[in-house]
Amino acid sequence: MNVLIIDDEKSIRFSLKTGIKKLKGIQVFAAESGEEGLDIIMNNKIDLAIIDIKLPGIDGIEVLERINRLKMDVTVIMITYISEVRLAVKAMKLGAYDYYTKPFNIMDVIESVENMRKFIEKKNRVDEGSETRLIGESGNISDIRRMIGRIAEKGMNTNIMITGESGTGKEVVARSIAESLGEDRQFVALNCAAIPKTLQESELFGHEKGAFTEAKSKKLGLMEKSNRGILFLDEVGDMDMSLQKKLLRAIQEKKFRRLGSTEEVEFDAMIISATNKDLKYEIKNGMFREDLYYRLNIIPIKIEPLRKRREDIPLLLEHYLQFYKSRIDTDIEGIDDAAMELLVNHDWQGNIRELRNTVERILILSGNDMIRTDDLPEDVFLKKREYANSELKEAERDIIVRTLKENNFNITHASQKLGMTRTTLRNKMKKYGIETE
Ligand SMILES: Nc1ncnc2c1ncn2[C@@H]1O[C@H](COP(=O)(O)OP(=O)(O)OP(=O)(O)O)[C@@H](O)[C@H]1O
Repeated sequence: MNVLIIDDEKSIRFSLKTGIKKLKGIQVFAAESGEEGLDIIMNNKIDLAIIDIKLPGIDGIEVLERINRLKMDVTVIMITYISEVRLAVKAMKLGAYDYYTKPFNIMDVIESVENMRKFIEKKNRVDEGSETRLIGESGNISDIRRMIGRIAEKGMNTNIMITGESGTGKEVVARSIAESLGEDRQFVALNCAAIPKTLQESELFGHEKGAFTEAKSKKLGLMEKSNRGILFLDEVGDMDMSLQKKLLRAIQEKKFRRLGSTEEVEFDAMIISATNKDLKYEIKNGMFREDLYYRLNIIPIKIEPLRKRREDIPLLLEHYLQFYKSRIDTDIEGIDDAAMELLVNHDWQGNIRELRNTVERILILSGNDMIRTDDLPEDVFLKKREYANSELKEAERDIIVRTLKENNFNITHASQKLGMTRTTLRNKMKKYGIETE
């Protein structure tokens, strides 16, 4: 398992790195800024990232948002001061798994990383197999489904632009369109946010041997590979401006040249682009070409955030419950009414990605036979809590008492579930006056 620590405080990086390295089979990477951390994430298979919320340059929340956008499967734990707990809660809503408050006990962190390893190993096994089915019966999803049907019926070779917040299912919609058009259509995807701007051009257009220093051999670009198929430009708002110009020309002229080549290659593909940016705003700010926007946006598809189509929430919960039940050894059969009410009323800022992660996490961690309110991530679902120090303590006490009860006051089991050492748990029990029964 690969762990990345992003913290600008050298002493924290050092103590975490030294501590975690002691665990067998774990490789530790460290970065002092968000930018450096993201670079490591893009070039290595990072399983767990421990990220300080306050960082110079882009902060921890933004790093998490970018990890989401890049669709990197990284489990994230935030580090925060008690005074910044509100930010930690925001991070949890964006899909962070947990947070540590400073100052923390390094032994607790190491033990929790060991527990995380088990969680991640299970999760990696579970995540095999992708899902493209578009779930939902809301007006918005039904309209989208109808539109996909019409596109398939006419076999249209038009360009489609899908917009919606992060995690709303833009890629799912793109793949559904591709599926509805039949299997003989190639589906080729470029995630513009995942590829450095300098490499986007050769990814898209391909190159001849020797076109630039690193071009050791000829390479076909994604445009060529998608010919007569579908080119999916994910996060198109992150495309380099000069590349936008080249792409526009290729679309208009239906041909292009590989880098370093004089030969013209035909280009005839449906382009589906997706973005969570407001491209009209980007156009106003000179970050996106208006002419390209109109070329790509022939058929606009807008996916509403989940909080605006709450009727889809129970369907999605049921879908992911069944999806994970077939992959995880769990006793959970359903969701009780109180938990369902909280889940339906939650604002799901991370949209379906957050919902899916929440279900997966509960099924891995819960020993209940139904999903109950106490299975839901505390900080996300317990409303109106003031994160003042005293209330945080009260919440911690509640969690400890509940976990102890669930584990028949077995200190070893309860401490494992809580992700803390037995000694820490005993100390906390003493501090809060919790008696063993
Ligand atoms: N309608 C849906 N039915 C079933 N699963 C969905 C649906 N929409 C999204 N998902 C699931 O939610 C997760 C996020 O979806 P997807 O990657 O398509 O979102 P996105 O809008 O492209 O996000 P981003 O902007 O961050 O790239 C995926 O795991 C996907 O399978």
